[in-house]
Amino acid sequence: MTHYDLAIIGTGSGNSIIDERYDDKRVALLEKGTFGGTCLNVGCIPTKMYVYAAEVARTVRTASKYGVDASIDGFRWNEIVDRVFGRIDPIAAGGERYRREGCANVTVYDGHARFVGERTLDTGTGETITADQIVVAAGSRPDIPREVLDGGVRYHTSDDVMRLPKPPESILILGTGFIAMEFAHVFSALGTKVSVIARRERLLRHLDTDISERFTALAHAKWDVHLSNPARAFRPAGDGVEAELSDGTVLAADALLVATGRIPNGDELGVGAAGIEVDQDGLIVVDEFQRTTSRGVFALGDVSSPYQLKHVANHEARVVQHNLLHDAWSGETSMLRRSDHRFVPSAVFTDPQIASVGLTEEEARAAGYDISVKIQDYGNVAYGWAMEDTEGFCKLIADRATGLLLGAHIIGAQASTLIQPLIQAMSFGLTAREMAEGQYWIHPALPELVENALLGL
Ligand SMILES: Cc1cc2nc3c(=O)[nH]c(=O)nc-3n(C[C@H](O)[C@H](O)[C@H](O)COP(=O)(O)OP(=O)(O)OC[C@H]3O[C@@H](n4cnc5c(N)ncnc54)[C@H](O)[C@@H]3O)c2cc1C
Ligand SMILES: NC(=O)c1ccc[n+]([C@@H]2O[C@H](COP(=O)([O-])OP(=O)(O)OC[C@H]3O[C@@H](n4cnc5c(N)ncnc54)[C@H](O)[C@@H]3O)[C@@H](O)[C@H]2O)c1
Repeated sequence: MTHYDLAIIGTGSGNSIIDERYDDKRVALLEKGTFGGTCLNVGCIPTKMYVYAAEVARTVRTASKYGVDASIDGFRWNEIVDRVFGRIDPIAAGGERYRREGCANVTVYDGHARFVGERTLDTGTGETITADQIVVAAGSRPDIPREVLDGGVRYHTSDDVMRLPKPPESILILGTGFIAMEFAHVFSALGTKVSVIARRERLLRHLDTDISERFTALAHAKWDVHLSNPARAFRPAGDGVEAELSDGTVLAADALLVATGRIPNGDELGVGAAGIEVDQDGLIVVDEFQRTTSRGVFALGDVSSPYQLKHVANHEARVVQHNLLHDAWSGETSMLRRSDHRFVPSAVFTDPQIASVGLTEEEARAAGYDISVKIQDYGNVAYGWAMEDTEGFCKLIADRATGLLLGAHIIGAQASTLIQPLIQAMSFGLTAREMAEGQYWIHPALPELVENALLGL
């Protein structure tokens, strides 16, 4: 049985751990799927490349409000697909080649890895290995609801919908979270009729209620949205699919996209054999140093994180990368790094874009804070006038006792960029007043939205 200093399950964020500090260590890298993981191959990066194409189409469609007449002559789907995967696929292949041929200390196993004992792995290739330390960075996979499976229909997930041979004329989207709302934007902007099936009364319900309500109203105006109307059955219909909703409505479309959450992959890893604890949500339990309950085993990213975000997985990978080199189970923790999950931001790249960090108003009130809240419309700052924006706003929530920001939520153009100084202020403990008054804000740039929201607080 081959013994390694380190074994890493998963080549998404896990692959980034191996740098020159590991040159003198024997490393096993285990991957059952495409090298590079979700973000690169089927997640953040390809989706945002499609979103960019969608933004261009949207800009053309809305040009007339600025006195510019323009129209879309057509979409070259194959070229859109090729632009995305012509860039991504070579990166994945190059990364794999580098690990296999360019790193003498790394052995790549391409099989489904599973624990068969403490720090012992069946690699899924016919070989069992042991390692002093193991990192579980095995990610998550789409969760498919029972009613879809029972219906025996052909369905897509984010794993394959971007590589369809041609765009569907119509698509049913089941789910109302990140993936559903990003693809609703992409497909509708590229000319597909989009129907969204929602179990509850609002889309993107995890967000602050004001943001979620505004987004739901805007979505209603441009997509076929069915709120508070869960699907009770699916069935094949010709080359497409039919969904029967709870109120009896029947929706038919060429394709079905299922975007109802992702399950952490810990259940497929035989973690029990290694004494690795998993919580009620299926997440591998880790402490602030990313250590699991099994000596020598760390976990990071979607397999152990409730956030399921790439910047969180990257942060945790850097923590693990450091702690692997510092005898993390010695009982002495002063040399170890801790993960910082205080202010985890996120953005939904839909239309309009949405970004948020910290507490929603509801969460802040429930936590007992005495809060100050300010909503600043894009339409009331100079650049917002230039954009003729009537939709977007920035909502800030601060603690009256300390003047510190508790939450920031933006819906509108460039929200994912505009929020960054607010993340910085929260991370470094700047009060809203210091942030507003202690620096220049370029006039008449869009960040005046944030400045005015802060002054309003
Ligand atoms: C459509 C989509 C869009 C997204 N967009 C964004 C975004 O814009 N911003 C953002 O922050 N996040 C986004 N995410 C989330 C982000 O992609 C994930 O949080 C992140 O990629 C998780 O990284 P990871 O390293 O934990 O897992 P992964 O990158 O999924 O890596 C896990 C790897 O482990 C392998 N593996 C699993 N089990 C085994 C096993 N038993 N044996 C061997 N190998 C195994 C898998 O094949 C995979 O390659 C998106 C996700 C999706 C699906
Ligand atoms: N921009 C980004 O950062 C980005 C983009 C895409 C994905 N992601 C990550 O990937 C994760 C997974 O994305 P997701 O959109 O699949 O999950 P999600 O948790 O964001 O949303 C899942 C949605 O499906 C709904 N749902 C669950 N079961 C259902 C059912 N049976 N019928 C109808 N609706 C049902 C839920 O109510 C929820 O609205 C996200 O949590 C996110 O962290 C991030």
